[in-house]
Amino acid sequence: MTPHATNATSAAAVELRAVTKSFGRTEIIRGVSLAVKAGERVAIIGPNGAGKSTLFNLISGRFGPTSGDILLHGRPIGGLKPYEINRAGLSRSFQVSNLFGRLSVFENIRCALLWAMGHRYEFWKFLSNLRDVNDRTEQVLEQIHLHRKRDHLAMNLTYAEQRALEVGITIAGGSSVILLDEPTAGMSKSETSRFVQLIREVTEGKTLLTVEHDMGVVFGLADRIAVLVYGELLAFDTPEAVRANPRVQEAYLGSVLADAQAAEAH
Ligand SMILES: Nc1ncnc2c1ncn2[C@@H]1O[C@H](COP(=O)(O)OP(=O)(O)OP(=O)(O)O)[C@@H](O)[C@H]1O
Repeated sequence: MTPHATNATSAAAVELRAVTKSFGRTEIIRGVSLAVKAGERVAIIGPNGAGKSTLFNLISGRFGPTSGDILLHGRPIGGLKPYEINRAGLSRSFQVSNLFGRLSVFENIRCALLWAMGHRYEFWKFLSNLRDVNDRTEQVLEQIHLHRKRDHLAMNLTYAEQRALEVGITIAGGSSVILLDEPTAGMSKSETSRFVQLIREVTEGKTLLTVEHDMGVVFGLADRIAVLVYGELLAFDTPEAVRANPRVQEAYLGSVLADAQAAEAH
């Protein structure tokens, strides 16, 4: 039995224990503890500058924590490099600008797969697995509904298709924990609702963490919502409980929902 197996939260896919992060003298993340269960969809919300991206950067290894522990399936990952965390089973979406614009849709997914698989195979074994890679690439293209555009250059896709390709690249390697950073940013309402459905499908059975500003997406997608305010976790609960939480209403959600309702009314 591993030391973590005795811990009550050992089943967590991602766990933060009293994590802090300071830039210079400023503490941006201030003692965040939370455990995301395997298979759960969690949205991180909060006002601008609350530390949501910083938290994502800590979990995906772009930054190391100043103190505290970060665990992936019970294994400490705080301070590991992003590619090491990726190989431990966590994949984070990259921005559209990180797509290979002059490669086809097919090649973009295939590159992501080759990279993800490269470490597991000797080169000679790896060559004999190219057929598997192509098959898996086709499978991912079907999942993100871009199989009909497989030969198009990534740069010629619509914005929403580029974001779908980015999601395909993120899930291609088969990571069990997926981090999506503002997946629907910049999309129209109809594109957003189709995209939420796509996210649902491709993350089925996986653990999803997302930073999202669109409350429609958050409340429609998340099993639990983490509310971050000034670097502290104000709440981590079901959408219903978060919506009803007076502290969350006061600190954040009241104004956001009022803005959303005002926008709807126009
Ligand atoms: N590398 C860095 N060096 C110094 N300060 C940073 C760094 N990264 C983030 N910060 C600061 O940390 C605070 C939190 O930023 P962060 O981007 O994590 O917030 P956020 O909740 O994602 O905001 P937004 O919703 O606007 O994207 C901000 O005050 C920001 O200026």
